[in-house]
Amino acid sequence: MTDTVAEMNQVMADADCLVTEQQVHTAINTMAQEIADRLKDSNPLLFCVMNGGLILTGQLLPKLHFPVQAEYMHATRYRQETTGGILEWKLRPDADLNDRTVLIVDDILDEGTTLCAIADYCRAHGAREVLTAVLVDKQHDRKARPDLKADFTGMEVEDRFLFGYGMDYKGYWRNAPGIYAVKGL
Ligand SMILES: O=P(O)(O)OC[C@H]1O[C@H](OP(=O)(O)OP(=O)(O)O)[C@H](O)[C@@H]1O
Ligand code: HPA
Repeated sequence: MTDTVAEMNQVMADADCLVTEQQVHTAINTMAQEIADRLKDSNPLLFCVMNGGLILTGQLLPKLHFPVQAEYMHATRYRQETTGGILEWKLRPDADLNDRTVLIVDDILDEGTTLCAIADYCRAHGAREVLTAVLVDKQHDRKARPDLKADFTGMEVEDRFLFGYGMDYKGYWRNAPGIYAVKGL
């Protein structure tokens, strides 16, 4: 356990800070305004995608000054790895999606496999409209679908393995107050 703490402290010490906390706050404020402009009269059903979506959702929700029904779901495919595998549903949406406007909130659009699967699931279960919001869109050409974009994106970030603001490295540092890239990855 002590070894793990030492390793994780070293990961942070060696990491590159790509986006500061202040820059993240600015991006979240902009996202909140864009979401409000689009959804304020839509009675949206918002889903936090656990675990990574936790911080963005927590910071976004109080900035949405209109009625929002908030729920969560959990789908995962990276586990403790830095490359994605098969998507596993840990908790499917519980709420009735029929004829609803759904907003999916997650930390990162990387290859997009996770968001595509969740959006497809919501549509298949009757959602009228499915929108997506991510703090980070990682820039590379490995997207699950060509030109895949979220409806609301906080920022575009280079193709490194990231942690902070919900994103984890081996389960750690979701709490890092900024967006960091692991040394060498
Ligand atoms: O665009 P993709 O390549 O599909 O990757 C993005 C997904 O990967 C991460 O989740 P992860 O599988 O690590 O689960 P977790 O949030 O529970 O750690 C992240 O929170 C996104 O949900
Ligand atoms: O770069 C990443 N960091 C953390 N979690 C992730 N899930 C997909 N890509 C990433």
